[in-house]
Amino acid sequence: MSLLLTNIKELLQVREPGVLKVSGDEMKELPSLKNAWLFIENDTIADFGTMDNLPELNADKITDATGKIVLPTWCDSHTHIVYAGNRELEFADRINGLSYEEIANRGGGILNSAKTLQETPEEEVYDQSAKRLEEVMKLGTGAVEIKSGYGLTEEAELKMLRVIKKLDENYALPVKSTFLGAHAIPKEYKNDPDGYMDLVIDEILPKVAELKLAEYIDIFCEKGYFTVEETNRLLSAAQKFGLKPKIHVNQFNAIGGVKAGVDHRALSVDHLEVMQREDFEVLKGTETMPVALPSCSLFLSIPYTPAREILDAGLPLALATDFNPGSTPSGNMNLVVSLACIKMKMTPEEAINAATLNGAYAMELSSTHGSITKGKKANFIVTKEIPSYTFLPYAFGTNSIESVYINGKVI
Ligand SMILES: N=CN[C@@H](CCC(=O)O)C(=O)O
Ligand SMILES: [Zn+2]
Repeated sequence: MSLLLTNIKELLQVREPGVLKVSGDEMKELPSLKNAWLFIENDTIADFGTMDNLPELNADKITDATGKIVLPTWCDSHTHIVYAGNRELEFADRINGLSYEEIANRGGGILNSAKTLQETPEEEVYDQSAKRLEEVMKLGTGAVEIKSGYGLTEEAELKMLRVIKKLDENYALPVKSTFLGAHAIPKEYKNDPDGYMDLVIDEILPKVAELKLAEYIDIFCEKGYFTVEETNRLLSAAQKFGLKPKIHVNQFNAIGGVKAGVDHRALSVDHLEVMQREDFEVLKGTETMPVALPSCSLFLSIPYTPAREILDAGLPLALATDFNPGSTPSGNMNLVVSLACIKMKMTPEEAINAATLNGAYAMELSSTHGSITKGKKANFIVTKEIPSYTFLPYAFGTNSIESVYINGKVI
């Protein structure tokens, strides 16, 4: 099956193979072709060019894209899409003045979601999560990472990871799996955090590895959750099983988690709302991708990741949703891109680079996803007729997407 899109107003993020991420000033450039065509064979980008050089192609289907922009699908490298129930009552509590921390200290927060997940049958967790995954695919997401971390017992963590695996098997987009057993300390271990770390490291982690249920390891390195020492211990143990770190750091406090991640060659360090000078220095010259989650900042009214300082330091940056029931009940990457421009002062070019190619890098997918490149998967968004690509972040809250293609097929 082959498909030819013609008269594309602008084809964005056009790259040669081998560009796996962009950093610093490189992010200001968003290579594109105006008045372009794109040729898809089966699930792969076969070729592209400008209309003045359209070769004779034998396409099964031709789609005219006059007035429309085509860009790679969003690569959302940080989500907690697998969960059960919601936390809208905590939302109301926060409106009435309680902080995220106060709610967590009262047994709400992550522990609230863990209780619900433990009590919900696996099929039901799958159905609820699949619905969310379908929703974000329609919003343009074509690759996603999903974490466990609302189980907090061996049984419930494995249940979450099986659901993630099943989503990967049943949907055309790649779904990367991360083990986040160290997301919060369950109340039974309130006075024995070492005991919980022993359970995670000695019991659950080996099972996760044996069953090949995760590729990555995560921990919430934060005051009141897990220390830098615990982070180092977990990441070292996970390394023995070949699980690379993608970790939650610097959301509320900078306690040294960025260095712990970099020391363990983390694929990404995520959140970074609070950054200290040494965190920038530690990241320079490494392969670790900083990841910002602006819709979490919006929802919790916490600072936004200092994107300008990160980019001006020559570092790369990826954008992701953090879709979860507590701090970000939204998986809309279009909103993330808008917020990055409006609140973090990223240019549209920088934000689109961060939400496509760099997002793919933060899931080790950038050799197959994240750009319009010959040989990559045919995962792309066709917009409605819009004046320019800047209109995408500018018209925040407007759905500018007409169709989404995953592996060459409209979803
Ligand atoms: N910060 C840690 N974990 C999630 C929120 C978890 C929750 O509140 O349920 C996050 O990335 O924001
Ligand atoms: Zn998160």
